[in-house]
Amino acid sequence: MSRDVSSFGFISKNANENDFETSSSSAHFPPPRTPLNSIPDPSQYQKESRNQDEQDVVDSKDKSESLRALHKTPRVTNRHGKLHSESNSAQSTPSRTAPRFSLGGGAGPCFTSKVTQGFGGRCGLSSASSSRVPRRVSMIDGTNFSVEAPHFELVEDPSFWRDRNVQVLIRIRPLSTMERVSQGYGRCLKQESAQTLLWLGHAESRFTFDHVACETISQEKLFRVVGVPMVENCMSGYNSCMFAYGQTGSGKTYTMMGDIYEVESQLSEDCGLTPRIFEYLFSRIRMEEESRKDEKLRFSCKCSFLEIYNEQITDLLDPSSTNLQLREDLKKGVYVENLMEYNVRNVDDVLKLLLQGASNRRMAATNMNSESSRSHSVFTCIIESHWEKDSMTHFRFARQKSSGAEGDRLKEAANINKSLSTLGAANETLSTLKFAQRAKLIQNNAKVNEDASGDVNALQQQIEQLKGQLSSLLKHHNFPNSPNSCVPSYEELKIGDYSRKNEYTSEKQMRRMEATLAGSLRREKMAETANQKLEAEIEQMNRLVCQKEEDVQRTKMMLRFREEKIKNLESLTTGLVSTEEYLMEENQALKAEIQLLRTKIDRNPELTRFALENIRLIEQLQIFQNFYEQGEREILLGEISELRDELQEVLEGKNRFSSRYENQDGNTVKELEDCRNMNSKLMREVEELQMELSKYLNCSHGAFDSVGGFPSKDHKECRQTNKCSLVLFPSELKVIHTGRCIKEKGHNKFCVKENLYSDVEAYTNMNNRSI
Ligand SMILES: Nc1ncnc2c1ncn2[C@@H]1O[C@H](COP(=O)(O)OP(=O)(O)OP(=O)(O)O)[C@@H](O)[C@H]1O
Repeated sequence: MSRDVSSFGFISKNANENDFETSSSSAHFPPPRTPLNSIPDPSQYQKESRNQDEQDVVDSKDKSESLRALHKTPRVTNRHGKLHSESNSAQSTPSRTAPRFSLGGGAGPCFTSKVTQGFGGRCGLSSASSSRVPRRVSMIDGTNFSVEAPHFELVEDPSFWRDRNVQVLIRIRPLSTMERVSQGYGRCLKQESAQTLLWLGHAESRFTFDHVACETISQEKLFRVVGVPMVENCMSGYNSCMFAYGQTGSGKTYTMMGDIYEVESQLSEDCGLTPRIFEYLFSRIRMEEESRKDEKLRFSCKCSFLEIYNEQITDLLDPSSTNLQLREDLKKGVYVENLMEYNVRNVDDVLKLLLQGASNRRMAATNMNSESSRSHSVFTCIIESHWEKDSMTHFRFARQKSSGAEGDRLKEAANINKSLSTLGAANETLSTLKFAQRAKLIQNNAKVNEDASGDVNALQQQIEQLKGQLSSLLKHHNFPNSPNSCVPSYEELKIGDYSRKNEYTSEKQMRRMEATLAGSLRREKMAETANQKLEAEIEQMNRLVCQKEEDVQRTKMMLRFREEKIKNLESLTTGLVSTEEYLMEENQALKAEIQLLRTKIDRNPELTRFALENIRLIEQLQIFQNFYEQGEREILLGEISELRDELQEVLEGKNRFSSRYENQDGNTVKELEDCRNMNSKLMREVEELQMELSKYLNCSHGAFDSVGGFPSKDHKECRQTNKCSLVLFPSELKVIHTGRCIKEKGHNKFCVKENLYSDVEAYTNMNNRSI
């Protein structure tokens, strides 16, 4: 039986040559025959019904003639995938002149996913009504030899990527000429539908995936099924990752890259997903920019290309840059330090980078595929867009990754991959399929990367505009400068000139209004900052949740390792494997387990939780500092006293007015009514300011209470002594010292001056009294 399985999403292939005896000695080409390992060969089912003439043609050719013909066979796959040549042996691929490189890494599965960091995706597509097409497509090669392969159409679904699970697509590659020549038509897989596969080994296993792309699915069709939705996903600001996995020679490079040369400014029909994705991406970008000209929408794309080899990261676009380090940043997430990023404006730029990276890539030949590579490579494109709407600048970005896992999962995936490759033995395809199933367990929390930080600018602009309006109002109206001009004089009222009533507003009142307005804008800005902080906190919490989920996944992996161990032990006791084999496998499994445990320690969610608490504490201290040191308190108090004066003036004016003219006509009564309204409005404003103050006061205590459950006893104690507020910090947290810091009873005690509280309280009381 020969290799015939590859996957996009996952790329894998069948058991290797060692598993099944080859038929290189056969006199006739190609001699379909029952495989020696007793696995039923689906092609045999078709053999009976095969046209006798066709058989005759086959039988009449001798092997050497066929081989000669095959070496000349041009690739005839058409863009729509109706016909496929069987030109897929490494030796007979005439169109591939570019240096080969696998975007998919060594061996293993590939995922298509919607990501926040790393993986993600959807799981729903498997239920889509992929047609069970009973059609059979002829596979014709240059020797006129044909064999039928069942064809199952893939269904294009625009909602691909939109779910939380990793989306898995298995691609089965056609048998290569060499495989047919040497091994016949035996396959170890039987595809049952567009989602189901039967592994025909001992014992038969059935697998269901989101998609199973049969051998006759074209590059173009694959692109429409997975590439187009990926681009759309990125355009909406979601991160997306496509990860090709499979054993060597299973078709990862073919799927991800294919023939990456352009012919007359057109991509080759045989080109793989990556060039097609970028071609489509740039056309979408042009379209979007054109249709949203009025919002000044602009996109920018930058690409990087790295390789992981022997657990070391090298920049493929700057190969002198080796052993790069993975870092984690609260804002950026996980990233590779000092990795070069290049701006790209069209598909040509991308192809140049791909070729440059490819030529720098380490190649390691294996017995199976002389051109195969054993390293993992990750090509990343960061797409940023910004536009203006409602005088705010929006900034959106997404990462598009071709193959490989992202960030610290990258390490994890590499280790999983490593552990998979160590399983060795005869069942690589089975292992790959199992790995693909495990990948489905990964859950994501996808979100749009958007930043509307332009809000502050917009508010500042608004303030400037309002100020301008105010000053022009002041200029165009000749307001009287009397101190009590907010209250109309009797003479003025008597004249009955109500049109002048508005002009009673003095410049002073205008200034007050301006101050009040500035105050509310300032408070609004503060509320917005608080909002942003909360959002950041939510984001951090989400990160924590993700870490916990990852932790659970790792625990599940551990359980699987244990299950494998039990199976191995059973095989040992029943004599199915030798002690030596058992020990070797056990050794490898233990290594993988150790790696997993290390990751578990490195990515301990508890550590993150402490770090987050620490950051929160620092922020709260910052609020205190601002309040004390940057004059926030003074500003608030100033506003209160302004308002109090204003109120005082209004009240005085009102009293004068009512005592002198209490028996006057209805106009006076109305005016009094106006004064009352103004009065209550001002009182409301004062109340608001008081609330604002008490919020600050509550915040000063409550904030600390909320951090890590500090003992309320100490807190109470501090309130009683009215000297200082004592806050206990867990000793492992770093304490930021502000104010006076004392050591007591073996704890670090942090002291915040309580003056603020008493000062503000005094002012508030005073204010209440004056009102
Ligand atoms: N779907 C397919 N249709 C036709 N030919 C294919 C297909 N998939 C793979 N091939 C051919 O199979 C051979 C091996 O594929 P490829 O080089 O892509 O494997 P790979 O998984 O990248 O291997 P490695 O990991 O060793 O780099 C190539 O000659 C390729 O042209």
